[in-house]
Amino acid sequence: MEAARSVGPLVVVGGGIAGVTCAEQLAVTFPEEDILLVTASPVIKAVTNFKQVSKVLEEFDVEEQPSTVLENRFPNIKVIESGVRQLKSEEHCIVTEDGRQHVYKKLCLCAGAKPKLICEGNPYVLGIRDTDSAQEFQKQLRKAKRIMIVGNGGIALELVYEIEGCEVIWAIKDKAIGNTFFDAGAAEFLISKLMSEKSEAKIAHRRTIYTVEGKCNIWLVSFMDETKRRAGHTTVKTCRISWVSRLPLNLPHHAWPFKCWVDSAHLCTQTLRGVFGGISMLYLYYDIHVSAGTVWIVLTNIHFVQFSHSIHIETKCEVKKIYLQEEFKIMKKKPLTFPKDQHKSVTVDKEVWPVYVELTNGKIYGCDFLVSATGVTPNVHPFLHGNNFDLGEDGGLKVDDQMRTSLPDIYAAGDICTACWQPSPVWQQMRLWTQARQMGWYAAKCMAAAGLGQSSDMDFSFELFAHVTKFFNYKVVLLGKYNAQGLGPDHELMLRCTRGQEYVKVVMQNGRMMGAVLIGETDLEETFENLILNQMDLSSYGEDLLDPDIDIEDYFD
Ligand SMILES: Cc1cc2nc3c(=O)[nH]c(=O)nc-3n(C[C@H](O)[C@H](O)[C@H](O)COP(=O)(O)OP(=O)(O)OC[C@H]3O[C@@H](n4cnc5c(N)ncnc54)[C@H](O)[C@@H]3O)c2cc1C
Ligand SMILES: NC(=O)C1=CN([C@@H]2O[C@H](COP(=O)(O)OP(=O)(O)OC[C@H]3O[C@@H](n4cnc5c(N)ncnc54)[C@H](OP(=O)(O)O)[C@@H]3O)[C@@H](O)[C@H]2O)C=CC1
Repeated sequence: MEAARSVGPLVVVGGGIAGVTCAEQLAVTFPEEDILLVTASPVIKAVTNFKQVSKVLEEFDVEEQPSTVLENRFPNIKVIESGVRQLKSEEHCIVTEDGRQHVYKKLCLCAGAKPKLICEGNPYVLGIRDTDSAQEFQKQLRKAKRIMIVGNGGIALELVYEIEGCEVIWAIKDKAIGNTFFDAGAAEFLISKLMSEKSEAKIAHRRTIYTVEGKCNIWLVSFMDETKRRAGHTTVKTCRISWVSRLPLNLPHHAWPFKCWVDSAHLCTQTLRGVFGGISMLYLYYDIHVSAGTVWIVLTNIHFVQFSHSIHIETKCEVKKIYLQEEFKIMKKKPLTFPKDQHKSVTVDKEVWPVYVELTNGKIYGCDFLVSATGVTPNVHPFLHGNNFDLGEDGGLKVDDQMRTSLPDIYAAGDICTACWQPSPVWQQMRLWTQARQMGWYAAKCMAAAGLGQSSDMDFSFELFAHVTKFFNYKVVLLGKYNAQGLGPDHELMLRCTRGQEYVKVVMQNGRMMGAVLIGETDLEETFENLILNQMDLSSYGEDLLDPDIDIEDYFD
């Protein structure tokens, strides 16, 4: 059936940053038209606190909101909370999970991407993508004593820094951390921060993390009156470690401790950090709030589970095999298939773990679960199945400089698409919030122009790759070809680094600045952005460019 291309509303699929920005922009451009936003999730993602930091650099927060907030702000946007089950591109319509068909005049696909897991379908391998998966991860983490993180990009960098109270084995393919954002120099700068805060293998003997396990026999030492004490039972409301000692403190002479069984739920979330080298028993004193009032001192002689390292990094390896506990027990009984040297990390580990991971470097680690932070893959299946889209090498919908896919009247933006136009020499696609916003906005502009039979000039934001974020609590700014991507061997690097404070790297080619990595409060982003954009010949400035005693901004005014 031939489609009636001038009828039907403008339809956007996906309630993420790209889809919402696109719908908003369409709603503003066409206030008289209905804009349909069809999304599989019950909330939409909105850009808030938007700040244009410089010409191209932008900062904003991403907030999940009920779709009604968007509909209230833009009365001509109607949100349909139902996933698209099928696209019938020849008929210019989509079919949603609720069975309804929606005809479109023009369609913009912004269905994002999904985690590319190292092992699909394994319940012990988690990916983090959205609120639901993040909540599932947090739920599992609360119970976990050791997890493994696989991958070396943005998610892994964030997780290893944020996770507390749980041992982390971080398995990376590369020699240095954070390969998608950093070179080895920047990684070195960052790792000292990570290790100083998290304790590494080297200092693990000095700094140890303990966690309380199981039921604990807690002796309440109180000054409650005799009658209450004789009653001998009480309900513990909250319980916090307030004091730690290697030896029992002298208890008040008249104290008459009574037993109170606190189940592990009260304690399992408590993690104790400190320098307690070489001992196996500590005395913990708790502030306990009980139903009968506040008991102010408590001695426990509890058992500890000792975490010897909070973070351990395994470099240059990948996951070879994942064994469930039962499979692992069987395998362990076959020593011939399990060489002795490979046994090492397991035999010293007395714990029984739900899952065991064999790495390609031969080591095997038991853990509670794995996080596969191994990138994303554009979300083109299964709902686009049966349509003949041209796909990019990374599996995304190919889009041209007008954000058009290979099928008529269908546009795409954000993580789902692969930019296939001739890019500026200092821009590359990365699946980030900023690019999702910029693409969503630009796609709407292109859809509007196409309606008038025109084309749009490429938006300025695609002139220069610019990303500002935070890793390990440092501000991180990446500009242009920050890792000399695709520049060939004739580029040079200039570095300036003050340990614990800042790391500045610029990438130069033929005297021109092509990219930069700025970690810390360097205040250089605007100047460097200009230098990359205007491609000024900087040969005569040599290393003065990074001289901290020269005010670089004045230099180029
Ligand atoms: C854990 C994590 C942390 C991140 N942190 C950062 C960060 O700090 N900074 C940064 O720049 N980037 C970050 N990113 C990347 C960033 O989230 C993405 O690049 C960005 O969200 C992509 O936006 P999008 O709109 O293209 O897709 P998404 O935000 O994924 O939205 C896709 C939308 O499409 C909907 N959808 C999917 N399938 C269908 C269907 N069949 N029918 C209807 N609707 C559908 C979904 O429900 C969703 O609403 C992070 C990513 C992850 C996973
Ligand atoms: N603050 C920020 O800016 C953040 C941005 N993000 C973005 O969210 C998206 C998802 O993040 P993330 O999942 O970390 O993806 P990334 O693409 O950032 O990183 C994926 C990492 O996993 C590695 N990898 C891929 N396959 C395997 C494998 N089989 N075994 C071991 N390692 C593997 C990759 O190595 P290789 O590169 O060699 O393939 C890479 O180091 C990305 O677009 C990311 O940029 C996420 C969090 C924070």
